[in-house]
Amino acid sequence: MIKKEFKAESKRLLDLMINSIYTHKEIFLRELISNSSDAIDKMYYRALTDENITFNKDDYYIMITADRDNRTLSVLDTGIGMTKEELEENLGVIAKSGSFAFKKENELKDGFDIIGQFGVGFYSAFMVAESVTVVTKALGSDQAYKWESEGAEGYTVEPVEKESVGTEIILKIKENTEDEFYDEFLEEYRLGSIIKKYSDFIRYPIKMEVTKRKLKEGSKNQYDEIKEIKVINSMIPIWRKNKNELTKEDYENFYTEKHYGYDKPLSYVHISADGAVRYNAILYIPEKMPFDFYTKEYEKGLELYSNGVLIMDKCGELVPDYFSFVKGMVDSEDLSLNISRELLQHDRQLKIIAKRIKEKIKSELIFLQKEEREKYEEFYKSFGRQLKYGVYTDFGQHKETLQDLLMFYSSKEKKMVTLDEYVERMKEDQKYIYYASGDSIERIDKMPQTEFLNEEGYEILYFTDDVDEFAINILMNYKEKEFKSVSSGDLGIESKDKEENEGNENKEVFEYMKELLSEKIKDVRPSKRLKNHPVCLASEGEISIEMEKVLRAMPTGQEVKAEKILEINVNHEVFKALQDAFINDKEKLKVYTTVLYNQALLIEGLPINDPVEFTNNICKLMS
Ligand SMILES: Nc1ncnc2c1ncn2[C@@H]1O[C@H](COP(=O)(O)OP(=O)(O)OP(=O)(O)O)[C@@H](O)[C@H]1O
Repeated sequence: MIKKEFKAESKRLLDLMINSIYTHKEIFLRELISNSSDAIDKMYYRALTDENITFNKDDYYIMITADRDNRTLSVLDTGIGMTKEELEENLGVIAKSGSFAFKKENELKDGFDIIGQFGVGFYSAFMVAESVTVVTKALGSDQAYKWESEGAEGYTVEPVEKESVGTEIILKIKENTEDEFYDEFLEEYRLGSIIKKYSDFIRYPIKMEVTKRKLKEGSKNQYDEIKEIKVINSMIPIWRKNKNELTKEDYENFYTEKHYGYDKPLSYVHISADGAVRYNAILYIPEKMPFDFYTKEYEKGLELYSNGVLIMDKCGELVPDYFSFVKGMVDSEDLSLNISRELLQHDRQLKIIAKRIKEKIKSELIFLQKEEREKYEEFYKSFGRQLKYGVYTDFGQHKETLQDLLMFYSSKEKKMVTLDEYVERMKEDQKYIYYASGDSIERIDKMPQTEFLNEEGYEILYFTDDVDEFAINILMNYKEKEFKSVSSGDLGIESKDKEENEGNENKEVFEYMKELLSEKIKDVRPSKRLKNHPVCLASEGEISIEMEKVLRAMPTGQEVKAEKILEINVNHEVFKALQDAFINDKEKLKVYTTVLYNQALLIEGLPINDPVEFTNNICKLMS
């Protein structure tokens, strides 16, 4: 027997193949099973085109057998097999794909899932095997052949006995090393899970002998171990089934089986696209937030399949960051895969699919918001924040997509409302969308700044998330209505003459108070918005008081300050005391001013500069 040598470059190529293409050793099994599936597909095609051949589906399967004692793992199929020439061409020439050629020759398109295209997958067996033996008998041939190789050194081919048509690949699994545990590829449980993971939707049964425990007859706690042949894969992927045949339970079961989450999905979308790019997708909107959702560890992405074979666990490119909560899968036969089948080139098809998925998720969310509000609110509790971050990031690029999905608590409705609903019921003369920021609904309810607007019947949106004001700042307006904080200097509502006159009359008092607080505030003014409270803070300019608080709380502790205005309720008893002190006792006015200023800070939830002085002042006033 003559040992034939690989050409020098081939040797290097093979070495490269074995050691650098794939990041996970376990995918060798995916590659071998895919080859077997291709071989059966070819048989099926022959049967379609040659009336002398019958294709009885039950006769076609893939069998995986592990022999721990001899350290062998065998992948057997009842596919089309290989002639001696094909063996030499396909397995002796790296990057020669018989499957690709077959597909081209026969101009196979729809209905055939031939997976092989690069002519390299087979060699991945050498990642886990010290030698590989292929025994094969081609359809229509009397003679079977055995191909054997230990890797880069070369291979041998010789005739052997084999009864039936098909191929068996036998791997002699490597011994364990310090770093690598190869025994796992001989373990029934591990093999089963690799098959499930990558090859669950191969169209032909993948059989394996499994051990089952069964209660011994007459015993309550003693078991017999029984071996039986089991089909490991589910074969028909749910996403290829007709939507009308599937029930809600089917989709929910798939969600659980695939470990997309421990909860039940809130909603799902099934896409079967037959346009420029053909693909199927099942997308889920989860009900609950995964525990690690807002951590660095959380990885977004959908499972990506090519012809039913898993290519990627989490393909991040398929979902935008702001929809990172979406779970599910995409299967397409039109993707340009790269050679390792693990990574994709940033291809056009993927971009088209991603765009479509984005639109589908949005329309599903809008549907929930309109038709199933309770569900949407549930969703929004978990992921609303993510949407608001989405508005804010990338310089507001995605605000058009996201603005209709936003919701805020409403002072009038006492529940979450959309911006559209707010704008729809705005008063005729209302220029702005009013909002109030605070830690909680309860706190905002008590904010003095909201008194006037509430009394005048204006609706206020409550911003209780850190990100709210930042997002709104980027959004700027909704349906041409600008956003306005209840604390902003000018609320855009026609002022009342009486108050303005009173303001002018008392100009001197305010000037004096402003002087006293000159470092801390920009102005002291009579308030148009206070009804029952004596005092509050308002702000002017880009930075609001709430933003100042958020920025202050950041680890970098940014010292950004809002331009604050101290507003005094001139109709309040306290103001009389101020007027009185201005005329009779300037020292007292000083104490009053600092106390009122500190009170305004406390109402806003801002720290006061000198708490000791504050309490001393209160005591002074009491005694
Ligand atoms: N079990 C098998 N039965 C019949 N032919 C096979 C079998 N395994 C491999 N072959 C032949 O060997 C060729 C090379 O296989 P290999 O896995 O290296 O590449 P491929 O499957 O064509 O492409 P890819 O690298 O994309 O997997 C196949 O195209 C096929 O013609």
